[in-house]
Amino acid sequence: MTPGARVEAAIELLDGIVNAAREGGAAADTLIARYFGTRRYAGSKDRRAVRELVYAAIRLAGEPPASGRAAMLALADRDPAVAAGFDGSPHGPVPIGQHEARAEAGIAPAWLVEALTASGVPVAALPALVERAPLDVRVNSLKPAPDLPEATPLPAAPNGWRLPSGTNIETLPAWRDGAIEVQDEGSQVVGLALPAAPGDVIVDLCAGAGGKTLALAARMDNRGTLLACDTDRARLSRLRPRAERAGATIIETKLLDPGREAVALADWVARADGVLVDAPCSGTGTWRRNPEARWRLDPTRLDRLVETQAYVLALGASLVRPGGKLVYIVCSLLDAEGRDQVNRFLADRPGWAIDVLTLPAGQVHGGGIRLDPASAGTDGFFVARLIAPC
Ligand SMILES: C[S@@+](CC[C@H](N)C(=O)[O-])C[C@H]1O[C@@H](n2cnc3c(N)ncnc32)[C@H](O)[C@@H]1O
Repeated sequence: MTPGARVEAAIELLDGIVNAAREGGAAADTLIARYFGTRRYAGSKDRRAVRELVYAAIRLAGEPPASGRAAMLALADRDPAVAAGFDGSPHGPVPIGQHEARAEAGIAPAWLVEALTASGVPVAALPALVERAPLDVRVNSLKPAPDLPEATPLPAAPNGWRLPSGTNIETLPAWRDGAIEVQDEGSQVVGLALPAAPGDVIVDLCAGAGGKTLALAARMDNRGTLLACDTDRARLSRLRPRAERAGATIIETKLLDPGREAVALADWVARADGVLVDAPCSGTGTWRRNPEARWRLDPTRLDRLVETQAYVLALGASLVRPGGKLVYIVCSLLDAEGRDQVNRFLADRPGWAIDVLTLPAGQVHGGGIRLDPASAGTDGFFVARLIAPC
């Protein structure tokens, strides 16, 4: 592909990504994969170059841009090589007009920047929210120690390593053998908030594809009971092959029917030593990986998420045995989803208390700990541990 054709491809992709963000369509990564699935003429270098352009333009625009072209023009203003791609060639975009509108550079939509700063995120810490994330892995202690000559140890995660960015992880023997799992350092650290020892009964209520479930199985040394639940069939179904690869044998999965979760979990009430509620959230802490997610959120959607979080937290609490632990995690820095959610839970439930946490990264925030990309160098998280009345 010529430089112009790459820029044109990025513009087309960005148009699709902006629309998908507006209409609740697929994620940017999915749209990029689909786009190249039907364009076999694009080689791997072209794909990588177009992808880089798309993500650079997404990271740059805080508000959803009016069009893909407006987003790329904003990038062209900062990068002469991109500007040169507007060359009017047969497959390239038409040359830049004199007064064409550009997307505005920024961190996030104004209402979100306001909500983040109101949640105590310093303005100087905001740019780190949309920087590129590193490639972190967790070494799986259920497998023999892998050979990772190019990796460096992560400061805060005991089994965590950082691989050179651009590593094609799926080609590594260590990945194929299940000796490593991709997991952000912050995700590894917040997972440690839930005590998990061999023989325990643990429920991972919002397990998704099992990132934290697999870490729990390893800490339990494959001994005890580990129930992984989710309402999303597709996500939960990805856990089984991952568990097989990782040699995690104690995981039982349960697909929940939204609104009827308590029926499926009736046998588990007040049984668990520990329950993990890694709740669905706005993902403001993971914009490094999904920067277009900040274009998808609006105050109504955030309110709905806050309601769902209160619901799953209550559901999780019902499963904890007397004196057991409930860990609440969100990959968000917004207090509505983190600190305030936990405060509301405690206000409504006399007898429950904060179980003070110490973790290898993060800062005390309300009754929990918050990790933010600027100071922890991880994805952003809020985590709190609660203890059930005896
Ligand atoms: C933050 S993700 C979980 C990520 C996962 N724990 C990991 O470490 O990879 C939140 C999950 O909550 C699930 N969820 C949403 N509503 C739920 C509910 N009512 N009960 C259980 N899970 C729910 C979503 O489908 C999603 O997979």
